[in-house]
Amino acid sequence: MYNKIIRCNAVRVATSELEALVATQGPLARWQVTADSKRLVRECTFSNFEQTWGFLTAVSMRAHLWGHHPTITTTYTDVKVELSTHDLDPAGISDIDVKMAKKIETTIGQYTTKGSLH
Ligand SMILES: C[C@H](O)[C@H](O)[C@H]1CNC2=NC(N)=NC(=O)C2=N1
Repeated sequence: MYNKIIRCNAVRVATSELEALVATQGPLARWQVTADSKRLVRECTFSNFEQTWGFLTAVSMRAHLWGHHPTITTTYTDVKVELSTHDLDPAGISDIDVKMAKKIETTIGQYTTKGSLH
């Protein structure tokens, strides 16, 4: 059994903190918060199919390890990642989503991209 090293009581992230995170100089500057504040979203295009699936495999392993699973949509080299915590009531963006988004952003940097779509 993998270690859910991250599973803990999810804490909702305040809107002001989210705004700082996705601001131009923020650690998640290339991420967006949906209008309903329920999801963190990142789009990216990789340089080829192999880089795309290297990234997706790395993210899937991290999600499995942490017990926190993004919604991922991909077409060829385009990838859209969405993070939300359904353990919150109502569902929304938690500290776990922020931690996972930062890890995903680092992972993107480990693969060659054609620049993010945002
Ligand atoms: C019991 C299980 O660990 C929880 O339901 C986890 C599973 N993976 C999850 N993934 C995401 N994205 N959000 C969650 O709230 C969540 N909860």
